[in-house]
Amino acid sequence: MKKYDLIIIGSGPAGEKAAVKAAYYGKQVAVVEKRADLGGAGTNTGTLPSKTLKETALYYSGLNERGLFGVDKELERAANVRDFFFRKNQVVEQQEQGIAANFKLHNIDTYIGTATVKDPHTVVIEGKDAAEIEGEFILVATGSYPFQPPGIPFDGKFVHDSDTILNINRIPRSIVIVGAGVIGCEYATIFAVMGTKVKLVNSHEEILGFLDREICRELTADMEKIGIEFVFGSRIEQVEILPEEHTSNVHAKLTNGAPIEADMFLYAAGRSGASHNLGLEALGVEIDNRQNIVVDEKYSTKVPSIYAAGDVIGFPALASTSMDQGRVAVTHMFNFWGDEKISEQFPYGIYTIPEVSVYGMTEDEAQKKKIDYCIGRARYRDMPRGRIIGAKEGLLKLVVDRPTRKVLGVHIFGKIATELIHYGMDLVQNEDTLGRIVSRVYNTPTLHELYKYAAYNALIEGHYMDEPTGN
Ligand SMILES: Cc1cc2nc3c(=O)[nH]c(=O)nc-3n(C[C@H](O)[C@H](O)[C@H](O)COP(=O)(O)OP(=O)(O)OC[C@H]3O[C@@H](n4cnc5c(N)ncnc54)[C@H](O)[C@@H]3O)c2cc1C
Ligand SMILES: NC(=O)c1ccc[n+]([C@@H]2O[C@H](COP(=O)([O-])OP(=O)(O)OC[C@H]3O[C@@H](n4cnc5c(N)ncnc54)[C@H](O)[C@@H]3O)[C@@H](O)[C@H]2O)c1
Repeated sequence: MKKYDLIIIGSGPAGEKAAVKAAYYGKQVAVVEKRADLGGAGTNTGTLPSKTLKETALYYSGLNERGLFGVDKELERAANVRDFFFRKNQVVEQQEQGIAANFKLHNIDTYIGTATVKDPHTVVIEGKDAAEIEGEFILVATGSYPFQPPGIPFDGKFVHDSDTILNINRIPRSIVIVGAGVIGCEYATIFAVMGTKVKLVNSHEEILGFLDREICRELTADMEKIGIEFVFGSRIEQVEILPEEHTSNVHAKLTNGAPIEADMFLYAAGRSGASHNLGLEALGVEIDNRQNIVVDEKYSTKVPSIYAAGDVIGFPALASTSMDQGRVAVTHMFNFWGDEKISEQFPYGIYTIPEVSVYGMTEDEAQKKKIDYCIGRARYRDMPRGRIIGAKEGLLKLVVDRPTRKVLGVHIFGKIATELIHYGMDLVQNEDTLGRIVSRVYNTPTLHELYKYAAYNALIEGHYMDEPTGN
């Protein structure tokens, strides 16, 4: 039986980064992946495909150019479904090749097949590269899968989850999306700018409950502007695929009693941890009622040789945090230097059109915690760079601790928000003050000037002009 220092089950962001880190430090590593392609949801069905489709949708809709020149290019560029998926397929393939090359470079053995854990050190692989292998440690990085409630006839043709939506063979005329979480909102904006009539059904009265409410309102209003219709406070009760003679393909009934019909249906209301059928519970690994593996702060399970990282351990279930969890798990297994824990706060990047990105305290949290705060705002349209790129919408908002003038939170809605946030993240982490932000010279014209003008605005809003000292 072949022996390894570490066997990793799953080649998504958590598995890949853990494998490479362990191998980099000289450990013998094997990665088992049940799909023919490496990369997990991060590469194949989640992060990269949806982000590439967003760029494709922007290109074909001509939305960027519309803001720039007031010209509607939509008709000139009418896309078919092959065009829609062309870039996505290219990017996914390049990423898969990149991961395979990374594994090869680090002498990591890859087994294609489905893994089960036979005992605390043995993994059985069934499928193409069937084998039984032994490891000092096992890292379970099996990710998550779309939650499919009973009673919804998922057929991968008219009724989809976030995996099968990537296999559609035509762009729908209309779509009902259930769940205004990150997946639902991202796909709603992608389809809406591609010209699909979108209805977004959400059980709560608002979208993306963790966002600063003001940012949430701006995003909601903008989504309405591109034609998305919201149905709040309602759930899907029944979904039926209609016979061919109907003009719509899917009929759904809502808990509020209203019937809706559409060409396609996308259910995007949560994901579950892929912890089943691995044989873990029989070995004493604890699994919670949401199918997430329970781990300690070192990512170790109750079985000392078995660790778990990424979506399979639940919140926050992001590619960004999964990668770092994988690295941290490996650090603890082998007592490597550095990466002892992932940072407690992390940014959220929501790739709607336009994007949203946030870091740190929201205004609502500041109120709840009874913090003496003030707000600084700067709008894209008021910045020279914002005017140049034709950004009509967009807001950067700072939440500031009034007595100390330190930035507590940064909330951005607008173009490249997911890039701009990292400077704000540094401001919060370094406990930077308004005085220090305005004293820096920034390139002009840039969107980074939003920070400077939001800080000036906070100085006014916080009535600091009456208190000239401080920084
Ligand atoms: C539509 C969508 C968009 C997203 N967008 C973003 C984003 O913009 N930013 C972000 O940070 N996150 C995003 N995410 C979340 C991100 O994709 C996940 O958090 C991330 O992929 C989790 O990584 P992972 O390694 O834990 O698991 P995964 O990427 O799910 O990989 C797990 C791998 O394990 C394999 N596997 C499972 N069971 C077995 C077994 N028994 N044997 C062998 N192999 C097995 C699977 O085939 C899979 O390849 C998005 C998710 C979705 C669905
Ligand atoms: N940009 C990103 O970082 C990104 C993008 C996509 C996905 N993800 C990851 O994927 C995870 C799953 O995303 P998600 O959007 O599927 O789930 P989610 O949990 O974020 O949101 C689900 C939404 O569906 C609603 N809902 C639940 N059941 C419903 C029902 N029966 N009828 C109507 N509405 C219902 C909820 O109120 C909620 O708003 C996220 O938590 C995130 O970790 C991240």
